[in-house]
Amino acid sequence: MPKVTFSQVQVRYDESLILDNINLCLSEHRIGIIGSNGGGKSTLTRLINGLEEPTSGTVTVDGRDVATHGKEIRQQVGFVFSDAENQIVMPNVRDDVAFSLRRFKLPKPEREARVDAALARFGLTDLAQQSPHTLSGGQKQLLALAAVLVIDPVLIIADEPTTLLDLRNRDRIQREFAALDQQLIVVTHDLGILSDFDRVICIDNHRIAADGQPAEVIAFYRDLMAQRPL
Ligand SMILES: Nc1ncnc2c1ncn2[C@@H]1O[C@H](COP(=O)(O)OP(=O)(O)OP(=O)(O)O)[C@@H](O)[C@H]1O
Repeated sequence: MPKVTFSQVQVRYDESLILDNINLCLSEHRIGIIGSNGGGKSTLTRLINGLEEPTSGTVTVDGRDVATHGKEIRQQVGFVFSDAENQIVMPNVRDDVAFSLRRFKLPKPEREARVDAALARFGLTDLAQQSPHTLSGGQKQLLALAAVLVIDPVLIIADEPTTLLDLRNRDRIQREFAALDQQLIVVTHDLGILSDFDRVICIDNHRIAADGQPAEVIAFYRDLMAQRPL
C-alpha cells in the first residue's frame, strides 16, 4: 500500500484555523474519515493530491512531497468529489470517462477497452452517449467513480461518495470498495460503510479526536455528538 504522511500540518484561511497540528501515517488498505460538519475532513483529504496546500508542515505520498510532486501524485491518486456534477468535463458519458486517460499515452485499443470496462463495471454502458448532466444524482456519482477508476490509481480518495445514492447503489459502492485492491480513503457521514475498514479517524474541532478500529472510533464519535448541545 502507498504511505501518506502528514507532518505538523496546519491549514488556515485568513484568521480561521481549519486543521491544527495534524500528524498521521496512513498505510492501511481502507481508511475512513468521520467527524462533525466543518471539522476539516475534506480539507485533510484535499491536501493529499495538492488540491489544497498546507499553511505549514508537509504532506508526502510514498516519500514525495505533494507541494513539489503534485502532478506526478495526481496521476496516481484518484479523487472522487462529493459533488459529482463538478467532476463532469465532457459532453457525453463515454468521453467523460475517456478524458481521465488523456495524460496517459495509451494505444487507442487499450484506451477504448479500459473505458468500456469502467462503464460496464458501474452499469453505465447503456448511457454512454448521453450527456452526463442528464444523469440522476446517483448515476453521476457512479460516473465520477468510473472516471477515477479508469486510470487505475494506487490510491482512491472519495469524499462522501454515497450521499446521493439509493440503497441499491449505495450497496453497489460498498461492494466495489470491498473489492478494490487499491488503498482507499473515504470521508463519510454514512458510518455503516466503514464497518469492515481497517482504520477510522475522527476529526473534530480541526484536530484528530480519535484514531483506531471502526467500532471504537464510531462509538467515540457517537458519544461526542450526543454530548454536544443542539
Ligand atoms: N477555500 C476555503 N476558504 C475559506 N474557508 C474554507 C475553504 N475551504 C474550506 N473552508 C472552511 O474550512 C472548514 C472545514 O471545511 P471542510 O470542508 O474541510 O470540513 P468537513 O469536515 O469536510 O465538513 P462537512 O462534513 O460539512 O463536509 C469549514 O469551516 C469551511 O468553511
